[in-house]
Amino acid sequence: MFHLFSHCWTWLQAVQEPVRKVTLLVMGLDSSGKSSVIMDIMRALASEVLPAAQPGQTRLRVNRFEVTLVELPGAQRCRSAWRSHYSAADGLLFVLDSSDLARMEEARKALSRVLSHPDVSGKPLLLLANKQDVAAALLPCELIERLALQRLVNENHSPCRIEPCAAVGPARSTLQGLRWLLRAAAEHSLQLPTACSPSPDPGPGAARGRPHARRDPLAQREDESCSAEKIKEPQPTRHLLSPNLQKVSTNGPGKRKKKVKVRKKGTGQLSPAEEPEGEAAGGADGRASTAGGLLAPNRVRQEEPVPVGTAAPHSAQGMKKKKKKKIKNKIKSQEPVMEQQQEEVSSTFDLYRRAMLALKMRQEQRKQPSAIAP
Ligand SMILES: Nc1nc2c(ncn2[C@@H]2O[C@H](COP(=O)(O)OP(=O)(O)OP(=O)(O)O)[C@@H](O)[C@H]2O)c(=O)[nH]1
Ligand SMILES: [Mg+2]
Repeated sequence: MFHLFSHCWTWLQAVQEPVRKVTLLVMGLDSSGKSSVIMDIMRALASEVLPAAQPGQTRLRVNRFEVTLVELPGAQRCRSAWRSHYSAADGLLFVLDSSDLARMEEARKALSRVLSHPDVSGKPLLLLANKQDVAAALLPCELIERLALQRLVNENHSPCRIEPCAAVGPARSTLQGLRWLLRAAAEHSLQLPTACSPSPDPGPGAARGRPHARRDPLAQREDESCSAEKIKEPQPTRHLLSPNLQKVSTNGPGKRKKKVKVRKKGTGQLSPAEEPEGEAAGGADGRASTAGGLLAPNRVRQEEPVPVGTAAPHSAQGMKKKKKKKIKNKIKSQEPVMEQQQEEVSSTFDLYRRAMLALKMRQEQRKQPSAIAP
């Protein structure tokens, strides 16, 4: 019943949420499959395709997002023009030809240049490991190593997810990645203009890239269903490799353990007392189910605020006092039991004593008449 209500509530929130405009750049080396990936998405979401505003752009409705995909030409001579699009972008979709081993280094350099640009820093990146249908294609875990992706995203603080796909096949994993990218973009910039209000006044504290104050209910719902595992180092055996989710997601209702920091006595250093629990990974088809992944930039660890006017709960003195109190309570609670037991014992003895006395008196009474009688 509770679940039903909570689902209804989430659904209501999602319905009331305004449509958000999101601009995603589709980039990658030439012939990596950018146009093919876009075509694949359009095929899968045929009913959601909107009339394009400009040539080279694709507009779609995906859940509560109005998405504009901007394909940037991948040829070497065109790449310098990419940077003029960065500031308008909410997220990046980098298409990689996973089967083209000869150009892997070129792809790494291109990606590195993109991520190190200040206008890109912190914006989410979906890396589509395309052409997985080709036998020689590298798996995402291999690509992470080849592209030194963990280091790249950590240096540039960009939440990153790698999704294996084949633009010639079903678009399931591509769409899954796209939905993640939209959620991440919404989280990164909660002041995305809505479809109804093209130029809203951001107001104080609403600048792009600021920490997010509100949670997209849609994102929360999807986080609960399709979940992401949070680990720090890439572990190829796991489906999801390492999301940043300090930024991208917030705690689900009672699902994730809170990270608790303990101040080491004397040193003033913080040490994690409890790591957040990993979540099950969302599956994808074919190779995707074994290899898709998320990468995280450095997490910003925050100390749990101690409420003003309350004593520190972890202090040693506090613990001792608590222990003492507990023992006292224990003793207190045992006393009446003891008394009761003693009372029971003494009453039993009393009865026994009385019975003995009665017996004695009877014996004496019997003796007396015999003594009187001759
Ligand atoms: N086998 C296979 N071929 C693919 C896949 N995706 C794209 N291709 C092929 O790769 C070639 C290039 O694809 P495009 O989509 O034109 O590549 P692009 O990245 O848009 O290239 P530019 O626009 O020139 O930068 C085409 O021949 C596609 O058919 C895939 O998943 N598997
Ligand atoms: Mg193209």
